[in-house]
Amino acid sequence: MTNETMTTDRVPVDVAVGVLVKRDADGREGDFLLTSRPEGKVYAGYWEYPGGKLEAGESVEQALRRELQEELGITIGAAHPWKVEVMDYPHARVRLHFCKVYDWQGEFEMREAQQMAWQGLPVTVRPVLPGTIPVLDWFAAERGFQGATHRG
Ligand SMILES: Nc1nc2c([nH]c(=O)n2[C@@H]2O[C@H](COP(=O)(O)OP(=O)(O)OP(=O)(O)O)[C@@H](O)[C@H]2O)c(=O)[nH]1
Repeated sequence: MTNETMTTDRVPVDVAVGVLVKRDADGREGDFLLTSRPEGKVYAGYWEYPGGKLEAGESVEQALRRELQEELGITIGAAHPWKVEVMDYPHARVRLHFCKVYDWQGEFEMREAQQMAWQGLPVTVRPVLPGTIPVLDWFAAERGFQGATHRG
């Protein structure tokens, strides 16, 4: 088997990803939350949407609720499925289940010593994780935003 087929044949790991979005009184979407990956993980310091891998028997929404409680100390309301994207990394093949979240309770606590930033387009924090870039493109399409979505 070549390296290439080994890469594409890898079974993807399902990951629940939360895109927390602020809305104004008219329901228009505004800033969204990015968090930096903690020290000791692959891509440490890269900015992403908070989330993590599904555990056995969990739904995407259950995994997201657990991960955001564990990582950020918040309790989310409904998770609205938005997009699904498969990404191939050298370390893993992941199927990212992006969900928009508009309601949450509790104070944000960075339980893994990560950083958080509310961002609009263009995103000003850097570097962003490769898997984050398509999400910025989806936001740009939804919002009619033109130009670079993030800094290189
Ligand atoms: N959380 C998150 N993970 C993402 C995003 N985009 C993306 O490609 N990923 C990838 O999805 C995987 C998520 O794994 P993770 O390491 O964050 O999850 P976890 O907390 O369950 O990890 P653990 O195994 O250390 O407990 C990583 O390979 C990460 O690179 C994103 O926006 N958010």
